[in-house]
Amino acid sequence: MRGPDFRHIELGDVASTNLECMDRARSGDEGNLWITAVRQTGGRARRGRSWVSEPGNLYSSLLLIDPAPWAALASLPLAVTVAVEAAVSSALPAEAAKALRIKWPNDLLIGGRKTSGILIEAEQMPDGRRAVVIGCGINVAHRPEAGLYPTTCLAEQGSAVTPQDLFAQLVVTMDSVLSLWDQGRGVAAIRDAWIERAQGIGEPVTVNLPDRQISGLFDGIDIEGRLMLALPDGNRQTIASGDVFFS
Ligand SMILES: O=C(O)CCCC[C@@H]1SC[C@@H]2NC(=O)N[C@@H]21
Repeated sequence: MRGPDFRHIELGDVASTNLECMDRARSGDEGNLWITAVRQTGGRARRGRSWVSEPGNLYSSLLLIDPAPWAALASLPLAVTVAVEAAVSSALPAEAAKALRIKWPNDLLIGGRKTSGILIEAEQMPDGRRAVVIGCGINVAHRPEAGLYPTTCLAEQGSAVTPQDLFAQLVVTMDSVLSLWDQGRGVAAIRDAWIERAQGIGEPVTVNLPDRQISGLFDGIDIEGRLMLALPDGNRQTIASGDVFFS
């Protein structure tokens, strides 16, 4: 594995690789630790949902301690998504790679079907350190129904990659994209890379917020990764979190 400072622990069954990382942070782990698992029994997804995690797909989490000043962490999800996109892209045949897109905020779609998800969790430790866990699930062999969106997996797209080989690639792309991100100082380049690979910029979009639905044209993202929506009345709304649907 590249990245001299990274350690890797491979587990069999766990509740959640994100939880494993956070537990180790609470016990004083110094970070730069990858944890992968064959199966998760309590895989976590965004917005309190669960992530079905049977053997055959990739379940990985990276624990970082104090990776950047707190305010700079807002742009970390953009960097992580660009890194996961690069790893997945490298594992796909050319046609499928062409159809690979980032869906705001940090899902990957192939032909409009979700193939991976990212869950970043952060916690302040009692000793003042900030633990950040970057969790990434990639559908390699199976495509569990995720409820909200249609799904696909890399095998269905003609890829023979294994979770282990994909993980090795992810370690490399994460290392290089985090270097480019540079604790938030490289966010402009990261945002450009994100936008270049994004689904549906300039297209009509509906966003489900906790209390309402809002529709408009997807007008890109700001420097912190918030979705910008051009509303029919000419105003612009900035959205930090929600579920996006393209019409
Ligand atoms: O799309 C989402 O809502 C995010 C899904 C994130 C799933 C990954 S699998 C590895 C890591 N451990 C977890 O419990 N969740 C993340």
